[in-house]
Amino acid sequence: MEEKMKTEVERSAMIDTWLEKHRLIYTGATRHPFILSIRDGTIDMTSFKRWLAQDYLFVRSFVPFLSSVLIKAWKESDDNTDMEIILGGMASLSDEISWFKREASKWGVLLTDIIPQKANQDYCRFLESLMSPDVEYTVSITAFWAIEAVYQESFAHCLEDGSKTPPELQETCERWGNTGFGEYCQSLKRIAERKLQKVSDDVLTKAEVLLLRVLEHEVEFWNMSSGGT
Ligand SMILES: Cc1ncc(CO)c(N)n1
Repeated sequence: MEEKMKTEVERSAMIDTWLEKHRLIYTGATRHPFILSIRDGTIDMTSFKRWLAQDYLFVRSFVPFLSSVLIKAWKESDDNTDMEIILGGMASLSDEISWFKREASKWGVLLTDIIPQKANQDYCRFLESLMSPDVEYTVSITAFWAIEAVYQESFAHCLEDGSKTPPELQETCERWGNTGFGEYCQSLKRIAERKLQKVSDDVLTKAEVLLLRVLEHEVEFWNMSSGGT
């Protein structure tokens, strides 16, 4: 009994514990030079258009990943509000795809001719590996939260007082930086935290490892957008 309680105490706020432990990579993903250049208004529009085109492809792969999380929630969750939160996320992806199309045409980016770059391919392949039924719901929802949280934290930073985000990029930043999206990320985090309290140590380690993978992929995605590789 005492052992079990101790474990549960140690496991409360698991995600915050991990974020502190992996602070450097988390900051690398949420305060990347690409984001800082939007925030200080020095962004090169070629980079922005590259990001826009590549992220459109990413979001298309994100849909099947999300549906795999939805299936896992339906099968494995002990709380039926999980499914509704995930379903809400799926519904907004439909809107997001329309937004990408409008934004691309505004910038003269042809979405039909985009070739996925290596970082994008690697990230999409990673998402596909998470779709396997062998990946536990807890692990999937933790990764899902991390994917959304990086964008939320990054773009919200571009909207803070004192930022010099160009007016034409304001809408992009608001897409992920708005408070509604922030609350949605908080809901995903609460689901993940609740599930993480109940899993075996093996699954817990797996969730931590995959959280780190997400952060690495996010950094690579920004690097690719910046034009490096
Ligand atoms: C690369 C990437 N990560 C996260 C999100 C958030 O949905 C996105 N659109 N693209």
